[in-house]
Amino acid sequence: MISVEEARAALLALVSPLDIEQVPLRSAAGRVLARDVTASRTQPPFAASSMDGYALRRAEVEADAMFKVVGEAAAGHRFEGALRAGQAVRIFTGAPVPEGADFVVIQEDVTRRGDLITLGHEIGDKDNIRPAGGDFKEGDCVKAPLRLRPADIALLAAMNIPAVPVTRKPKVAILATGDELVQPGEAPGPDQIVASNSYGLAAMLEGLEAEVRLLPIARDRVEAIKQGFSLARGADLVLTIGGASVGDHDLIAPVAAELGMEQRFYKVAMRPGKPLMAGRLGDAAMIGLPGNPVSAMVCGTVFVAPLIRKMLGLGTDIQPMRQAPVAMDLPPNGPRAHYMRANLRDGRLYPAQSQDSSLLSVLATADALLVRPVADPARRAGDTVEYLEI
Ligand SMILES: Nc1nc2c(c(=O)[nH]1)N[C@H]1C(S)=C(S)[C@@H](COP(=O)(O)OP(=O)(O)OC[C@H]3O[C@@H](n4cnc5c(N)ncnc54)[C@H](O)[C@@H]3O)O[C@H]1N2
Ligand code: MOO
Repeated sequence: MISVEEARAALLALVSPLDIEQVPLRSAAGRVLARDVTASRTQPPFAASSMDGYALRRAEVEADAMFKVVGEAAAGHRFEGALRAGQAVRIFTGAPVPEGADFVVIQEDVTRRGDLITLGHEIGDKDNIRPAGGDFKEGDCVKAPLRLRPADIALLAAMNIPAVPVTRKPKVAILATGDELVQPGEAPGPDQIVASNSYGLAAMLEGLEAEVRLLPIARDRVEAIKQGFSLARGADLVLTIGGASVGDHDLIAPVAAELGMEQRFYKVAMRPGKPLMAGRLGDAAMIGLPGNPVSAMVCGTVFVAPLIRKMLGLGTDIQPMRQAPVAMDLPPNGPRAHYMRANLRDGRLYPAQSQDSSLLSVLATADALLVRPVADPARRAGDTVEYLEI
């Protein structure tokens, strides 16, 4: 058995960042920017008023000063001409500040009669002008790699970038195996259950912007599993679920070997998730996940998610471990790292009562995996432990 860290390193070595494609900005949210992009304009392109009011000269601002209104500047319509002494231009938010003006008095601080305005007594120092290039300048960069959030999309739009280079979505095929499984919505026989972790993993990986194909369930027969693998062709990553252990019906390893899989490891010193296997199968990376629903989901978080990140060019940083005091005493941990389902309440970690790897109801209500290293000594309530957010 290898350690979690060794397994993760071996897994990451199986994949490289994928190629780059150009997508319209409207399809770019959530995708990973693959190359730096450069603003092709300056924003704002001119000094602009940030308020509705009157543009004039700062040097002339004093209580009760009067100005003649000589024209108007609105957003999209500049005032042509230059402002002279004693003059003001009616101005609106977003409009270019007229030549000769360097101050905008908000309309609330002005009394207007016909063409004349009189300033009030409480005009501060703020000029209410946004300088040209105050947001960004032509040539400024949005740096890659970057998972594009809505605010990034808005910034790129403002930079007049209609399409962006992003990393192609990793194609993932998920093959659930087992005679006992039916799809959600089907009627299970008396000895059957409903496939669940395949759906959970698909949701997890789609959340990371992978393109997931959920293949039909393969029965526990060599031919059916071979057919499942053939349906996975074209994927960058093939995930099998179940059939990974040592039972007579656990066929994934022998079938994958027969199909030419180059196995890199089998079995990891972790709980849940021990019978994890990985290797290369043709052009694809392959991971054989254990069938127990929580085991498969925990392996998804600890191993598959970082792999997807690497394929997307996001680097191999893993989610940082956080620290919190544990709320109760814990016995010493054994020879496998334990990823315990837990809840963080009032800054303390409460491990779930049962840590059985079949309990999805426990996983679904957990918000943390309390990580106990191999051979971690007994812990007392209040001791600091490490955890991952889930
Ligand atoms: N003698 C031993 N038995 C087992 C060992 C061992 O070391 N020696 N390891 C145990 C551990 S740990 C795990 S984890 C499981 C892994 O088993 P498999 O990967 O072979 O998975 P299956 O036997 O096919 O299924 C296990 C369990 O999970 C259910 N399952 C499977 N697929 C799904 C799915 N897509 N959705 C929902 N549930 C699924 C399946 O019905 C079983 O209940 O092996 C232990 N045994
Ligand atoms: O490793 Mo198994 O995944 O403990 O249930």
